[in-house]
Amino acid sequence: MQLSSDSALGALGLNEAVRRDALALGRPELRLVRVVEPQRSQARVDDGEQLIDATLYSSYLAQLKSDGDALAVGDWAGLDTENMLRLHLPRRGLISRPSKEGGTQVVAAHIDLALLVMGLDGDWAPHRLQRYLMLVRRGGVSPVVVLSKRDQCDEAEQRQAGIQAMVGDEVPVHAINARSAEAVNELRRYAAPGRTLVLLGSSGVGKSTLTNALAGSDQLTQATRAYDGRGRHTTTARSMYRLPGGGCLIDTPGMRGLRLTGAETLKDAGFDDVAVLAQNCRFANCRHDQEPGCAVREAVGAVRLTHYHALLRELERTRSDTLTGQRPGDKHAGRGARGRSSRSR
Ligand SMILES: Nc1nc2c(ncn2[C@@H]2O[C@H](COP(=O)(O)OP(=O)(O)OP(=O)(O)O)[C@@H](O)[C@H]2O)c(=O)[nH]1
Ligand SMILES: [Zn+2]
Repeated sequence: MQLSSDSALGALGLNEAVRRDALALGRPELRLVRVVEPQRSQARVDDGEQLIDATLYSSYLAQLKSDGDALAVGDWAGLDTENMLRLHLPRRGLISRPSKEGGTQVVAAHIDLALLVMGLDGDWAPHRLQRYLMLVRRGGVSPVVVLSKRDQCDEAEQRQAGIQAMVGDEVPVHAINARSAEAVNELRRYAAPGRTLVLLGSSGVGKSTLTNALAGSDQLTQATRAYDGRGRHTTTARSMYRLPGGGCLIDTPGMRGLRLTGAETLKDAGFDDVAVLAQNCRFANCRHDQEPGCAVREAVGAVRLTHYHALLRELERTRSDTLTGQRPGDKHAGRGARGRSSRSR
């Protein structure tokens, strides 16, 4: 494949692994591009120098359809000289979720780091945050927790400490006011050439505000206008923005009713230590509940253990729903989502 200059593609988030995949493919007639706005049979792509409106080649489109797959924002793809997309590269760092048809829908591809945004206001739901953690870890993406609306909460520090205890020390937790300059300075450190960030969180938590601040507002209005010519975003629109420090940021619509697939594990949620500790419980089938001689209850804090049990129940329920053909999590779909179509940005 042909690659435009390293610095141009680095600014788009190209990393060494993808570069190697592209070169290993051969196909000198194709140019490496990144998908910015996918649609059914068309996509807006970036080659590092300009945005191009491309069409999916018919046999490639047919292949995607028969695989129950689709091009996703963040995909690296091969563009021919007629501006036809012929293929996409193997995906690394995936954000995906169960689709209505029972398969998996890729929300964003080639993601290095996910900023999981939760509001310290009415959006507060640590349990939901754990679902997001599992979802991103499952896809091989590193999580960072961002607690927004710090200015709207009197006990921000205690809550931040509680979340830090819940997620463990490897996951950074920030409490910020997304509308302040200081927030941007705190989060800017995660941007780097060759790196792709994604913002995930419910509607209204401040994802657009952060995107705006990190990427610069000019880009936002431009991209919005570019999308359908009337400056309007549809509910399925997802967008990719370049960051001033290099790399790029993907802003996804609030993932309404985020569901588990049942394939997630407690390890994905950062509970690896429980399995290790459990080897020292007196009973081999200890549920770490009321049993005497429970090594887990002894070592794991009460709050974190409550989260552990809640998550375990949800995973079990999801797996049995999946087996009985119910859509997982129907009864427990995400709350508080607003429509995205009415937004203006
Ligand atoms: N006070 C305060 N307001 C905030 C903060 N973050 C966001 N807001 C406000 O909350 C509202 C919603 O913010 P958005 O950035 O549009 O939220 P979003 O996550 O992009 O929402 P969707 O696009 O619907 O997914 C806006 O009026 C923001 O100005 C914050 O940290 N503090
Ligand atoms: Zn136990």
